Amino acid sequence: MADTPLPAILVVDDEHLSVEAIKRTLEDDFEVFTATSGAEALSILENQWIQLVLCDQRMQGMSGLEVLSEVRRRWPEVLRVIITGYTDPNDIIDLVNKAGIYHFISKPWHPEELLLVLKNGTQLYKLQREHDRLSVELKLLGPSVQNRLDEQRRQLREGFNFDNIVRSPVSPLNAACDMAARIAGFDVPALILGETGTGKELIARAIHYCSLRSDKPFHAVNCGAIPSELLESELFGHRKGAFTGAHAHRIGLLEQAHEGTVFLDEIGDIPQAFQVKLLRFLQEGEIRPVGSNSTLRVDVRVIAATNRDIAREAAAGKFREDLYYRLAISPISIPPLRERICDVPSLANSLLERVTARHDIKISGFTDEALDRLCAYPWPGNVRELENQITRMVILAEGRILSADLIEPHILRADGAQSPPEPLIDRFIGEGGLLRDRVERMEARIIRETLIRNRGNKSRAAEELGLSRVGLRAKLLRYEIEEPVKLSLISGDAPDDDP
Ligand SMILES: Nc1ncnc2c1ncn2[C@@H]1O[C@H](COP(=O)(O)OP(=O)(O)OP(=O)(O)O)[C@@H](O)[C@H]1O
Repeated sequence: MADTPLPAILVVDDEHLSVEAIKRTLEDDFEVFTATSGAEALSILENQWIQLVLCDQRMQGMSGLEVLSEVRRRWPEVLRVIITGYTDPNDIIDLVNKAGIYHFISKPWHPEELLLVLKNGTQLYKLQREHDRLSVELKLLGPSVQNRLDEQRRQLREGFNFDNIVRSPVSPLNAACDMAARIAGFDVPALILGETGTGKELIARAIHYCSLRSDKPFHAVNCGAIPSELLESELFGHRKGAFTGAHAHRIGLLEQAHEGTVFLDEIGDIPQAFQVKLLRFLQEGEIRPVGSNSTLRVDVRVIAATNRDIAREAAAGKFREDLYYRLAISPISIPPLRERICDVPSLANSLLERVTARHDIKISGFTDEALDRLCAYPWPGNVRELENQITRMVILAEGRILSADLIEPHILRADGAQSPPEPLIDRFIGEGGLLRDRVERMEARIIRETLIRNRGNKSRAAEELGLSRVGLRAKLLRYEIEEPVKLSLISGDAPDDDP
């Protein structure tokens, strides 16, 4: 293996004997170049990679200071040391500073001193070069790392906005999304209510990525899945030795999410003692890590979610009322999927895209019968259950279209007529107003649903409703019904594209 090259040093003195004496002192530790004039020194510097110049101050022709000034001008990275006849440091310090000289050595010089100064000098040279290299690398790397981060954030923002929450134009979920989008702009806690799998976390992320905190971290914690004794340390952190097993300090999730958002799922499951601490954090913005005597200010927005009737639990004293009111400034209720079966076709197609992309499989859509069957089931596990069902169908599929026989038997057995009535319809009928207005609302509702069922195909919807296409079109205009998502594009049917 090649030896590491010795640092290269240039010794400049017009007295030949002095140059030789210095050379002998240094040659074990340095690669020594010598020059007996300023001009010779500069020409060596032009051709050799020198790290340090050691120059006598008093020389014929160019003085030592003049040589070192020129070196500084042309090779600023080269370290410069001067040997001077001055014995009083006060005489030389000013000169040295002005000329940017690294060190001076008084005559008569001592070999140990000379070696020490020059070794330190080359060490400094190495560190400075390393620093320069890292600075350049950082400059080159900086923008690309920054761009990558920006790109990731942009993708996250785009992936988690309200447009990507799949729902039909008439979905009751729209009201929840509208409320969530409004809340996103206000830096207040949020509470999301809904059964498991309805999309609470999806909404929480959309709130975060549509808020002013979108560039900062988002952390989700499932409070129900963490043993109560660990929850405090998970959120607030702990100090080393705070409890058995706390071998090191731990930064809690709230501190990690500083300036961002923490999503506390299953908030209804947290023990009462911890509810008090969470309330204190919401009131004062301070946390006290377990085992610490001091508090820490953190700026975090809390979005909580639960599938429990937390309002009732608060009223019954099972959940702290003060904490409930802190969180429930404007609760967002996500309806279960059985109350928005109109979302099932769009969700099924969107989830199919997600599943096929994840597994890199090509499947173009569902048969009409399969979609009808999926719409007839009440989905107690909500969107998550639908996603699982679609994954299963994709795994079992042999062709490019998913047919009804791939659906699990208990779902096939479900009869749409037996599933609970859509409360939305009740609401339309039950709302007050003149009979004419109520009938019109009902008519608009039926037209929307028929269009969705027929995946945007107006000819088929008109036929099913016993209307002409012109008649249907007039009603769409009258009730300002927007074009539903053209799901038929995905399932392979031709969409109705009349003008
Ligand atoms: N409207 C929707 N559009 C697209 N995907 C959805 C929608 N609703 C839910 N999902 C998907 O369904 C799955 C479950 O959603 P999410 O985890 O947000 O539900 P959750 O209510 O938080 O569930 P849990 O209470 O069990 O934690 C996720 O994969 C999510 O992306």
